[in-house]
Amino acid sequence: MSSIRLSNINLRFPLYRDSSRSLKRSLLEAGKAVSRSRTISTDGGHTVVNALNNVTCNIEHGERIGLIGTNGAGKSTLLRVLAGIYEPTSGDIKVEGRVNALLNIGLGSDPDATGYENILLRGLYMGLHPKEIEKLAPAIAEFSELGEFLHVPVRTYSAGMGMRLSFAIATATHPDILLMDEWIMAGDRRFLQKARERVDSFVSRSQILILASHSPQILAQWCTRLFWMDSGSIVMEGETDAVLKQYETGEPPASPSDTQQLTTLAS
Ligand SMILES: Nc1ncnc2c1ncn2[C@@H]1O[C@H](COP(=O)(O)OP(=O)(O)OP(=O)(O)O)[C@@H](O)[C@H]1O
Repeated sequence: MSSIRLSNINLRFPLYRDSSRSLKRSLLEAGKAVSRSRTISTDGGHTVVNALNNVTCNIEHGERIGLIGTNGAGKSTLLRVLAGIYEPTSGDIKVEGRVNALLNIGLGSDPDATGYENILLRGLYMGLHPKEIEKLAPAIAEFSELGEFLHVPVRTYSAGMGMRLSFAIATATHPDILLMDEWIMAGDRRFLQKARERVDSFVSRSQILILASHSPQILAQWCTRLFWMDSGSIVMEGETDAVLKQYETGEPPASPSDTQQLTTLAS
C-alpha cells in the first residue's frame, strides 16, 4: 500500500548576505505593507527564501492530488521534496512506495545525446539495469512517436517533443507514486489524451498521483483532491470542486498571515 505522510515540513533556501544592502532592505520593508504573503526573510544577515512552511498532510493509496497556487507558492518545491531532490530543512517525511517524478524535461538528460542515448541515460538515472532499459526501449520509442527523431540530439527537439520522450521514458515502468509538474501539458491535444490514459492506468492500479498545475480544467479532470498552496503553506485542502471554487475568489478560507516566505533572521 502506497502512502505519504508529511509532518511540519520546512524548506529554506539561503540566498545572499544583505547586511549592507539597505536599499533592498528598505524595499522589502515597504513590500511588507502591500504584500499579503512574503517568502523572504533574513537570518543572521543572510536572506532566505522560506519555500515551504510547516507543510503537513497525509496522502493515501489511490488518491489523485492536485497542487494549485500562484507562481512561487511552493508547488514544485513540494514535489521535489517528495521526489528526494531537495532535503527539507526540518520536518518528517514518510513515503511508502516507489516514486517516479515527471518534473523536469532536463533532469537526467543530455541535450547533445540522441533520443535513443537519452533513453539509456535516463533509464540509468532512474535506477534501471541496462538490460532492462534495452528491453523497454522499443516500447518507449513507440509511445513517444518520435520515429527518426530518436536518432538526432534532443537539443533539436521542441518542448512538446522533449516532453513526449520524457513522459515515455518515465512511464515505461509502473511507479507506485507518480509526481508531475505541469510541463507535461506541453504536449499536443492528442498526445495529452494518450498521456492521460497512461496515467489513468497507473492510478487505476491504486497508486498515488500528485500533479502541480495552474489549469483548473486539468486539475478538475485529473484530481480528486486539491491542496491550495500560498507562500509555502497549504492554505486549503478539500475536494477539487470546492477548492477550485474558493480559489476563484482569490481568498483562502483562513489567512496565511503567519506564513512569511521571505524572511530576515535577526543577527
Ligand atoms: N533553488 C532555489 N533557490 C532559491 N529559491 C528557490 C529555489 N527553488 C525555489 N525557490 C523559491 O521557492 C519559492 C517556491 O518556488 P516553487 O518553484 O516551488 O513555486 P511554484 O509554486 O512551483 O511556482 P510556479 O507556479 O511559478 O512554478 C519561490 O519563492 C522560489 O523563488
